[in-house]
Amino acid sequence: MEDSKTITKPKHIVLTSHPNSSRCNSPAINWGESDPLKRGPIVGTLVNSAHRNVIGTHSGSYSVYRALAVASGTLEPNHRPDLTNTAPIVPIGPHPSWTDPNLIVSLDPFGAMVGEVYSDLYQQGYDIRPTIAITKAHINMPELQDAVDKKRLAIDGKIIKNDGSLVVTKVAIDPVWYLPGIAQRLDIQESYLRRALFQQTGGMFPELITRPDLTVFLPPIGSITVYLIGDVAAITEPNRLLAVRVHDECNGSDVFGSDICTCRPYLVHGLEVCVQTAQAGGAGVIVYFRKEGRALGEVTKFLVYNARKRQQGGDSANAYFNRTECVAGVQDMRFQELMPDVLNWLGIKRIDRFVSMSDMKYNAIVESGIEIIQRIPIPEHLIPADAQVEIAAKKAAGYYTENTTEQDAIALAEIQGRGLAD
Ligand SMILES: Nc1nc2c(ncn2[C@@H]2O[C@H](COP(=O)(O)OP(=O)(O)OP(=O)(O)O)[C@@H](O)[C@H]2O)c(=O)[nH]1
Ligand SMILES: [Zn+2]
Repeated sequence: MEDSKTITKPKHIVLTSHPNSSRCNSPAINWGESDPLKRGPIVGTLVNSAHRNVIGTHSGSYSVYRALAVASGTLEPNHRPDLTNTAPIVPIGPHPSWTDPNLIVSLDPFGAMVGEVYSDLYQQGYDIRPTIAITKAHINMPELQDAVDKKRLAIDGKIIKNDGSLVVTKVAIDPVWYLPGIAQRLDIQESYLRRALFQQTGGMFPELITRPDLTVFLPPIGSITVYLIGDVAAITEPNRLLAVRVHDECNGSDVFGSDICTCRPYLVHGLEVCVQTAQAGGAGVIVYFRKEGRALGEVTKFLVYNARKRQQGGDSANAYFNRTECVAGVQDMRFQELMPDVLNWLGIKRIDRFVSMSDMKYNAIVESGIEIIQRIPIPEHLIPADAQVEIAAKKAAGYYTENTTEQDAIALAEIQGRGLAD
């Protein structure tokens, strides 16, 4: 570990709760402006408080680890990133959707191109950081290998390599919230939104209350990852097919293969549909949100699993959502209303194959002006035995299904999961 004595220690604390007009030299933000210079850069720097034009700082939830690194003396608080060679591997946008101040409100459309469009300001000393990064990778998943072995997917040397790995373009997106737009999307007053954000974070960001002039907030929440399969240009070309799966994090299933839900099997099915669509000349998009446990968190989710499996009569489909509500007070906190921003950022106007049964996702996307042609449910054979409870409860709650036979309350109660002792 670096000697903490070599790190510069700040001598006094600069409060950010009120503007210091004599020193303030921050660029204005005009959300929705098509010219990035007129729109203005997002400056969440902690190096020069006079340059700041947002509430909060960069890197989402990782800003807290940065604080630990500074506190422990391993990170110089004045470190300014060296962005040499970090530019996007492929360009995305600009698209017409970028200039509608109400269509994209939870990310910075120019977040990947700050090095290009704000280079002069960067040279002048403004600490302007990308909130979006675009790179390439080969991914290997056993289910995709199996699909190749069983000839459901073909090796083409371009999208699927000879060793069965999948070539993807991947995009990481940190949240950037335009507060007036977020309030409008959720149909609440901006002042209520600011007050709740301030109070419910234990007063973490006083500027939410004291600085109505600051309209952009960098919230300390999880990011979004997008996996693009096939030709990126095909995503916006009207005569080429597009497949999309929007997926919310479920670490237990996505990474560790837990069989209580359908998350990983549906995610992989989404990838398979994306590859097939890309190989037919279109493109595929997987959007992965860090909204673990329906944005209630994994602790809540595991508490719910116990409550489900210990309830009288066992884990049953008729009580599935109710158990979550008992623990969390709500069934869901994902706010799918904000989700379509990323699809609009990609310039998507039409989704030919939407790999999801969620009515909340479907409604949010369609309401944002994107057409959905076909909805693709998870194939029956991919549903793990213990996840029958989840899928039956979702269908009863209005999730999309091709099976039109309705389950009555008694039939739902009979769909049971494994006990905790098994
Ligand atoms: N709180 C809670 N969260 C759960 C439970 N089961 C699954 N989840 C979470 O629910 C979310 C499921 O997200 P998705 O896989 O995108 O699925 P979906 O929104 O139900 O809809 P589909 O697109 O049809 O799959 C993930 O964030 C899971 O972690 C549960 O019993 N309680
Ligand atoms: Zn899951």
